[in-house]
Order: sequence, then C-alpha cells, then structure tokens
Amino acid sequence: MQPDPTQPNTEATLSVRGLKKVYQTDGGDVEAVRNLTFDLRAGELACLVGPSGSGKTTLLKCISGLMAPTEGEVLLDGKRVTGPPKKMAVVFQEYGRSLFPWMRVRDNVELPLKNQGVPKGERDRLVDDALEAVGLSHVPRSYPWQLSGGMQQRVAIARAIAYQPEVLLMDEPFAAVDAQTRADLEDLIRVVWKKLGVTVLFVTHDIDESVYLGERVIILSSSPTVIQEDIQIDLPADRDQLNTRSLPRFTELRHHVYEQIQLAKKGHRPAAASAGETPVKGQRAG
Ligand SMILES: Nc1ncnc2c1ncn2[C@@H]1O[C@H](COP(=O)(O)OP(=O)(O)OP(=O)(O)O)[C@@H](O)[C@H]1O
Repeated sequence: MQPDPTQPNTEATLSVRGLKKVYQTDGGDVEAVRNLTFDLRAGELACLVGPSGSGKTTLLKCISGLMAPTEGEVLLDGKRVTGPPKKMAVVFQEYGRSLFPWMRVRDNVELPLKNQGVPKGERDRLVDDALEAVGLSHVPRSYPWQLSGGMQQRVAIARAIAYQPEVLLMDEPFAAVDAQTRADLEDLIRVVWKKLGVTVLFVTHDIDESVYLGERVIILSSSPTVIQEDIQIDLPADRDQLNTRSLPRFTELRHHVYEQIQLAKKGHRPAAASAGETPVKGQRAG
C-alpha cells in the first residue's frame, strides 16, 4: 500500500510526499513527475528503476534540494528540504566531471570536509577511513586523471562517504564503467552500506543491478511519472556476483522487474494512478 502523501511518516529518514515536477519550456509545459510518494527508513538500500525519461534524475534533483518541486515536498528527518542538505551526499554518473583534475585524490576527498570547517585531525581520519573503505589507500597523491574510470568513481564514492552523510543518493553511478569494474563497485556499495549504516537511494537503468544491490526496488512508470511498483528484494543479505545471480529467486525477481518496466514502457500505469488522470499534451496517460 502506498503511504498517504498528506501524512508525514515520523519513522522515515527520507520522505517524498506527493512530489510533482513540471518543467516550463518554450515548447510548453513538460510534466516529468506527476505524483510520487515513498519513504526510506534509516539504513535502507533502495534502488530506483524506470524507463528512460521517467524522471529519475528529476526526482534525485528534487530530493537533493538542487531543484524545487512544483508540488509536494521532500522531508529529511521530518524537515522540509529547501536546498542541498548537509546530511546528504550525491554521487553522479560523470565522475570525470565531478572530481577536480588539478587536485590530488586526497584533496578531492577532503574538500567538502574543509568547506564544512571540520578540524584538520578529524579530516585526516575521515579521509583515511574513506580511502581505505573504497580500496584506494595506496593512491592518495595521484591525480584523478592518472586513475582508471572505476578508480575515479571510487574516489567520488570515498568523497561522499568521508562526508558521513545520513542519506547517499547515487544517480547511475556505474553507467560509464566496464562490466567487470561495475560488478566490483556494486559489491563495494553493499560493503560500504553495511559498514556505515547509511540510507542509500540508488538510481539505475540496469534491472539486474537493481535486484542484486537493493533490499528494495522502486519501479517508476513512464512519464508523467508515478510509482508502478515498490517491491522488497528477499534475497540473502550476503550477496556475491556468482552465487546470488544464479539463485532461482534472483531470476524470478529480475523477470518480474523486467516485465514491469516493459509494461511501463508501453504506457501501463497502476490502476490508482490512472483513475481520474487527464492526458497531458504530447504524452500518453495510459
Ligand atoms: N531541464 C529540463 N527542461 C525541460 N524538460 C526536462 C528537463 N529535464 C528533464 N526534462 C524532461 O523531463 C522528463 C524526465 O527526465 P529525466 O532526465 O528526469 O528522466 P530520467 O528517467 O533520468 O531519464 P534517463 O533514464 O534517460 O536518464 C523527460 O521528458 C525530459 O525530457
């Protein structure tokens, strides 16, 4: 059952309530997100999947306070998000653009802590721990451009976790790395998540990745977006690339999510969302 958008959930770390986003463009209004309501409990790892253009990035921008929703709200620990909250960190797909090429790895990871005024001793400890957590203790003096793509993305992850966020948002962070590196990074995220107890919302195009990584998968409909389905992933907590992906339950879940995305692409919408919807110009209401 969907949470009631009018009622705050006092147990949630992150609450998205009745979120709607309409972009105003020269060509008219684009209703990217119609009505999204969901909660993340502290320490949850949820993946968000949906067809291309279903508003995943739009949603993350609203959650991270980089963009204001047209209607609805985002609450972090019960407080409305009106700008980038201190307790949140975001890792983007384009690690190449998110790291400063003229700064060494260590300085990149340290920068947000410096900006926060964290004292030097504590900064050093947090940076050391974060670099160790992502397996990069050996390259603190390298520049990002001297590292492979996967290593650069590890630096971006280290920077996010050094910051000790309560909520970590990840927007297709592994889309630009090779399959092998991607598998390693997926495992890294589960290790870091378990170790730090951080709440993670992980956006991905990749259905297998969403099932392998998530404790929960939130499936979005096509734009104008609502939640198509929100499922628990009842796979064992200890996952590994070979065994977990060979489990019959993994195949079942993957099949189910795939089917839902195919339906979403064809314009299928959950019954509750379709009731009373009026078609939006240039877009299919289903
Ligand atoms: N700045 C903008 N101005 C106008 N329309 C926009 C803007 N950003 C996104 N849109 C539109 O909003 C809808 C959702 O876009 P968004 O990028 O959030 O989807 P997405 O699910 O992240 O896409 P993808 O999976 O392809 O990365 C699309 O129809 C897109 O064209």
